[in-house]
Amino acid sequence: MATLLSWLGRTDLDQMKLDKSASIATIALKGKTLDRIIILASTWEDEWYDYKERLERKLACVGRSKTSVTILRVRLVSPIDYSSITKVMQKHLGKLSSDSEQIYLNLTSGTPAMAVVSVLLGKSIAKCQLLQTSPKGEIIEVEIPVDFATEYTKASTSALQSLTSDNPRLSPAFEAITAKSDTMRYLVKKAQRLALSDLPALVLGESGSGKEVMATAIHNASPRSDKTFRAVNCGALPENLVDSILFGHVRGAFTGADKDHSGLFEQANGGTLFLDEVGELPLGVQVKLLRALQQKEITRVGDVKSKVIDVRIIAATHQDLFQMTSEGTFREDLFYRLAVGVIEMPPLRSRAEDIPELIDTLMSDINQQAEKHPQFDSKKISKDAIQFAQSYSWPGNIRELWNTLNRAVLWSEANTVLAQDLQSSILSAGTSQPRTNSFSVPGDIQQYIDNIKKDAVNSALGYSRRNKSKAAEALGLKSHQTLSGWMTKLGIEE
Ligand SMILES: Nc1ncnc2c1ncn2[C@@H]1O[C@H](COP(=O)(O)OP(=O)(O)OP(=O)(O)O)[C@@H](O)[C@H]1O
Repeated sequence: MATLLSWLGRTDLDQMKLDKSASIATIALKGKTLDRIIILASTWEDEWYDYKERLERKLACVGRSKTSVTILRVRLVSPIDYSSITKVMQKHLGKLSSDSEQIYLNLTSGTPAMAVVSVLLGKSIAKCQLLQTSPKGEIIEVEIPVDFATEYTKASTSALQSLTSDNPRLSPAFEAITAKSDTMRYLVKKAQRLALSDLPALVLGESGSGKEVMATAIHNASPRSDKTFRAVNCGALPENLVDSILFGHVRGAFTGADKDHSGLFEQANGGTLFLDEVGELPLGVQVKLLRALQQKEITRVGDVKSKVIDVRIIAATHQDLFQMTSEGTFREDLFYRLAVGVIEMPPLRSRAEDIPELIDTLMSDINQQAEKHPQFDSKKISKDAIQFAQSYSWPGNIRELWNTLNRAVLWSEANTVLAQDLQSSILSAGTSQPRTNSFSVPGDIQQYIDNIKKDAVNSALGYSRRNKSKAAEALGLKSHQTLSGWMTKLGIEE
């Protein structure tokens, strides 16, 4: 008896509805004749019946009506939960091993976690052949020239060596990340392992917690480090151009498209594409992104041909993607594609141990920049300022710390930044004003705020010798354009 065992993939269902063959149907119709097809599925139950019926009809059309098709409901903690996937597969492979002469295992349908477990379990069964299909409908017999038992022994020996040594070998790429606290040390080790795996990565964390820095380190520590790293903030993409920016366009695709243009996927081919604020992508673009990840192909806007691409995706967000999938604003299938290796950046307030070293690094950067300005002396920071920084909650995380230090260095009159300099440089509501029983502002509140803004902008422009980018940075503004907007409103000459 020849059996095909496969997970059910979203693409299998979608393509079947279009009367096309995705992976399972390709193997069933074009591969060796099968006695039975067993499909494991945990979601999309309302679509199973239709899928099975259509597949049986197609089998009959090619003279394979004897092939039986069964869709088995299985329970998983989630489609990326290795433990429950392994249990389900062990159970079914165990049964099939006793009554099949040949087992085919499909690696293309389902999540990457399902493929990984299939490889690990399938490799140990002699009569099991691993299969995958290409977007062009080819069936590929997968050979993995590795003896896992030998490799495991080698790997565990080196892992043991690295665990027992005081300084486990870490890629220099992670030196940019301050990791004194246990939480960060563990996270960096996890990130290093993820970097080597080439799997998609999802970096979660509050704004300013260092997600982009981590994504860059993962790329630099990965086998793709010598290839392109492209980063894009999905939240800043104009909705009508998202498609074109990500996937490119051909000349004439829309008004203003006067020449062919490659998108970020093509530009990052062979390397890594960092999708910052991925939760901001419109649903229509999410579908295209999912297709690009599943089929490893993209189509430029207005083109009829698709292009094969090899891009590692690292996505990041400060949003709760789980919540968004349940609200229907983020596609669940895309979430599971992206969330293969998840790294959660802790907020700065939960790693006070790292703050002294971080301040050290940031102060060196600030002093180095200030060296270029002859009237500016290099500054130190006092112990009580560091203690204050360790006790403050930093809602804007490392970015807020950086901006606050910049302001404190700018305003402090002495050569050492004191706790009160730091405290009065924090812009968050309610922290810089001492609490008193009565409170009043001189005159009109708006005028009062504008005067404070005007003072700050003028001082920053003076300090930066009217370099607007530098002044904006010192003020903690997003860009020099934001500063220009402020200057116009406040009546400050350019
Ligand atoms: N370990 C670090 N050492 C020094 N600076 C850091 C470190 N991590 C982050 N930073 C700095 O903090 C700022 C914020 O970092 P980053 O842009 O990576 O955060 P983010 O989480 O991606 O923010 P957002 O969600 O707003 O995009 C940057 O200026 C970055 O250079």
